[in-house]
Amino acid sequence: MSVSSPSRPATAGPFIDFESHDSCLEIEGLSLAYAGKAALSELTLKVPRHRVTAFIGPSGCGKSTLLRALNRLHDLNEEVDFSGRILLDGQDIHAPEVAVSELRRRVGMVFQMPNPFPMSIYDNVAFGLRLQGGMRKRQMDDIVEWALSSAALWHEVKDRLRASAWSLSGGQQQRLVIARTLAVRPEVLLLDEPASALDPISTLKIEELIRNLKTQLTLVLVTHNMQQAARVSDYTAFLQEGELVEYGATDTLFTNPRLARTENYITGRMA
Ligand SMILES: Nc1ncnc2c1ncn2[C@@H]1O[C@H](COP(=O)(O)OP(=O)(O)OP(=O)(O)O)[C@@H](O)[C@H]1O
Repeated sequence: MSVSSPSRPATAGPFIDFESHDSCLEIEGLSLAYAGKAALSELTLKVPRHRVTAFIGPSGCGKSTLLRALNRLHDLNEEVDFSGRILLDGQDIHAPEVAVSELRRRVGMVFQMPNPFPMSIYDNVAFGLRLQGGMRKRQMDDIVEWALSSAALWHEVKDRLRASAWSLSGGQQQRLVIARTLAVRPEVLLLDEPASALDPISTLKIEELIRNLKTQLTLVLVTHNMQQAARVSDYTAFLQEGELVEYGATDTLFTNPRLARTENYITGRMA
């Protein structure tokens, strides 16, 4: 396949046929700048429900900035200016009636470094439930078991729920953080390089978990690892210098990209 193939257009819009898809998140004309320096430019894309969507692209292209925007993590940064809209189930996440705490319950986020709280395994998972209040011990026990099972960790920890979360391995800690996020029943799970600090076996467990979780919720994954994007995602968005270059079904984007820029990136011709 030639990079300079004349059949490739120079630019493209976002390109999934959504008629057959129900979208969970809609990003419309999103631009974002840090202290006047553009990080995202006029991004428009829809994130399909109950699918895994990966954001890929070179370092600094804006993947994490975009992910953080989806649960308003930029709110407290006074240097951030943005325009455009992000809709969750059709509602603007910046609308005055939207409480940030409720948005972050509905849109959970897991970061690169596992960050369990300095408390027991059980208490980590129960943390958000206790904040919500009004739950009986028995019901909480059931949800903790369900969340740990959903995160593929229950069988490894069921006999030591009172042990410190920090006694777990890095991979187990990351699955615990996912369980903690799942316990409050989010609709969307944002994952920012969730396996990049883990060993290969733990990485495979996280990838299997991601694939399994899409029956329960919508997942958005930022990854530097293109093989990982190809293994776990249904759709892939390729970003470059804050722009959405190409977006489509993962199989197609990796085997038959529409644009030479995408092909250069996925074939390693451009770092
Ligand atoms: N808090 C911040 N303040 C100022 N500039 C920032 C901030 N966070 C990110 N940037 C800048 O915004 C641009 C996009 O960064 P971002 O972290 O979103 O990219 P990325 O694609 O996730 O990169 P990487 O793959 O290296 O994590 C970069 O130029 C970065 O330096």
